[in-house]
Amino acid sequence: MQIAAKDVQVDYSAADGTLFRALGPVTMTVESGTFVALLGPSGCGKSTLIRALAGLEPVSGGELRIDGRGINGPSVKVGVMFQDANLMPWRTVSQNVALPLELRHADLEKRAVAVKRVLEPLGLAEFGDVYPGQLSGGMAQRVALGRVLVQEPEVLLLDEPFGALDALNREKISLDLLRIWAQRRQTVLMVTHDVNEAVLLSDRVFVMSQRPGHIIADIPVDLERPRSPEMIYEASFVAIAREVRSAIDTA
Ligand SMILES: Nc1ncnc2c1ncn2[C@@H]1O[C@H](COP(=O)(O)OP(=O)(O)OP(=O)(O)O)[C@@H](O)[C@H]1O
Repeated sequence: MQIAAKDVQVDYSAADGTLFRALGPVTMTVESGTFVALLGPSGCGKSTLIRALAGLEPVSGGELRIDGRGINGPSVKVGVMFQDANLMPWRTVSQNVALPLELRHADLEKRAVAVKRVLEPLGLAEFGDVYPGQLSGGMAQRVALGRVLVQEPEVLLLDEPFGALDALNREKISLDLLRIWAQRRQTVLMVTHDVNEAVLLSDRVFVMSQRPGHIIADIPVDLERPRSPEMIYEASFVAIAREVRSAIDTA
């Protein structure tokens, strides 16, 4: 499913009634089945764009389309994940992951199969009966990712999903995400502040300007897949990362 934005703007009204432009105009296309990273200065509107694509925020101008259709609200085809895992502490890992299916009234057997299929590749197979309070931050984010993947979305909107994790955990979970993505080839738009993470994971990197953000650079990442962490030392990787950094410097 392709993601497309044309001249998209989002305005908020300030307390004094004046309009405050948080985003745009943004024009971009994320082709079906590709992985795109989105970087930009703090407050430039990255989360606003993610929320609008997720159907959680109306746009004030322009057009957003997913798979050629306008966005009227959240869709099961579009999974969204934020920096905070937001798990329900009174539900086990399996019950947290199963929640979207429960809300759709999927039958119990289907739920169990779907949850198992998601827990395994996330390294959570042994943790189904554990409660969130017993999980590390990295494990909690894995559960949150599982809760998104269990709906088998065709689009993944990831807003700094690993931003609060330490470097080692962050690398591990992002490589697991890459492996999962390689099998299902969802269309991914992922916000990150980490240039190496952006280049390691994605097919293209979009860089946004200061608020109100628009896309100032669209940098292709022509590195072979599967990717491995050692690639960050290769000359071709370093050159792309440098290009991304210099785009950020001009933002
Ligand atoms: N609901 C809201 N009402 C008013 N202003 C908002 C609202 N949400 C965000 N903003 C403002 O809109 C601008 C863009 O915010 P947004 O969170 O999209 O930026 P961001 O690029 O994701 O930032 P960061 O990298 O720090 O997470 C900011 O100035 C923010 O303060």
